[in-house]
Amino acid sequence: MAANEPMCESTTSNNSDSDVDSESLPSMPWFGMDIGGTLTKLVYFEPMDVEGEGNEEKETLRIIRKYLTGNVAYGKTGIRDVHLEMPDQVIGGRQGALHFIRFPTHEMQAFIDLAKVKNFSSLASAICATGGGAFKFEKDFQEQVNLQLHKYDELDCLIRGIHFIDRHNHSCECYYWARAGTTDSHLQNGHSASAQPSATHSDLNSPNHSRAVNGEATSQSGSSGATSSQSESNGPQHSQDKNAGSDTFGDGDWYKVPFDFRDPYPYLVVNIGSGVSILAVHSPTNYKRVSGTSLGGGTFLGLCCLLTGCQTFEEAVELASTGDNHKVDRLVQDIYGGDYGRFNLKGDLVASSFGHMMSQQRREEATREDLAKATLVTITNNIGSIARMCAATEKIERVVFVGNFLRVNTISMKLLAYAMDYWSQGVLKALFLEHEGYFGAMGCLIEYLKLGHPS
Ligand SMILES: Nc1ncnc2c1ncn2[C@@H]1O[C@H](COP(=O)(O)OP(=O)(O)OP(=O)(O)O)[C@@H](O)[C@H]1O
Ligand SMILES: CC(C)(CO)[C@@H](O)C(=O)NCCC(=O)O
Repeated sequence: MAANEPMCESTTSNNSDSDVDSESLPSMPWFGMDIGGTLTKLVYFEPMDVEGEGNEEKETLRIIRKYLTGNVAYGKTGIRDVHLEMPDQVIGGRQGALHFIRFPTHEMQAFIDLAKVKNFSSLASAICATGGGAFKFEKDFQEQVNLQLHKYDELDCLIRGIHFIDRHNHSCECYYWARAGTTDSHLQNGHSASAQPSATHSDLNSPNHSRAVNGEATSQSGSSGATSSQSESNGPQHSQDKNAGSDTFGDGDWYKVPFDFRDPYPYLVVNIGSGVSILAVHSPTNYKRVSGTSLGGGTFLGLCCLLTGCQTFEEAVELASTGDNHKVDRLVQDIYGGDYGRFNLKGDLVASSFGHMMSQQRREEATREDLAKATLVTITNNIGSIARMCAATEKIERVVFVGNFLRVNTISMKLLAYAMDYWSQGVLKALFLEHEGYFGAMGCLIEYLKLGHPS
């Protein structure tokens, strides 16, 4: 780490959470559950201070603990993201570790069956949940396992979870992507101007006109800019190794730089799940949902499955990592024969996403990889474009991208980083968080503990 880069320290002394009253805690087990449109996320607090209690730990509790922490996979589709585990936490005076688990929401019936088998309702009469599924599945939990769902708002939970995890993560939670050879790598908190991306880059669209964050410029019609590279090697091979220092994207090595998120306000959160919600956050308790789009992670996966026959998100990203979207998208130069000089639209800007696909010959030539890449670039750039407009409207410079769409998806992160920086002339800063899709579940757990004895 360079000398001028920040050390990220957890800011809560002893890593305890002051919001949680240790006098009135609900009984274990402590879960936070975010039942999203595509994925259900579970955060589980494993108590590490039960040794002293010896046999007092209930048998059922022990079984649940052993099952969750002794496995990394559950059934066919449940996964514990071991690389995200947060050890050595103190919450409400209890010492333990936070575990992060996910499974597809369409497997909810299997989860309910498991809760039945593990005799969950003998421990608690309620569990807390957020996300749309907290409402959708409420009756199923009640009727089938006699468990009441305590429901919390997904966006309240998201914000609370972001701040909790950022404060409690011993390593740095927040980071941005920088490219070698730019002055960008030393930026902190987005207050200084950053490097201009190369205007001659052949793979990343980089027209010279700008859309400054606090003042619209130009007649540009809304593209986010980057078209992405054919030569990047930033595919899903980093699934468990998101800290892998540098990989190539276009003409430079990109690497992750820690960002001090202790005083982030105001900032924008772009939560890319099945759909996308965009929030402007002014303080831990003052935020509003400023926009959203239905063209999100679910759209990428759905379209990719349709176009390539792939079966999973991982496969879709893998395909995209070796594809070339220029075989699918129509560029300005395909229409103008070069730049559209009057408005400074460079020739290698995407003029029309999927525009080549009206030609039968082009359709026959496009590979599954090209189609996956074009789908990823289309969805990512559209989200980037909407995020920039929101940032301009809200006069906000820091844009934090979260949600599981970014899982094992460094292509999109770098596209967003590039587009935010370039199109705002270095004013906007794209930030990312290690726990990507788990903030809602984390916030839900904290809300639950704050309530004391809810059941
Ligand atoms: N293993 C996976 N299976 C399915 N989708 C995945 C997977 N990993 C990443 N994704 C991506 O993450 C998206 C879901 O993200 P996330 O879990 O944040 O949202 P969600 O809570 O399910 O959706 P919403 O908030 O809109 O209800 C998917 O649409 C897909 O693009
Ligand atoms: C419906 C939610 C909030 C569920 O998380 C999310 O998928 C979303 O924000 N979708 C986009 C809806 C829209 O603003 O068009």
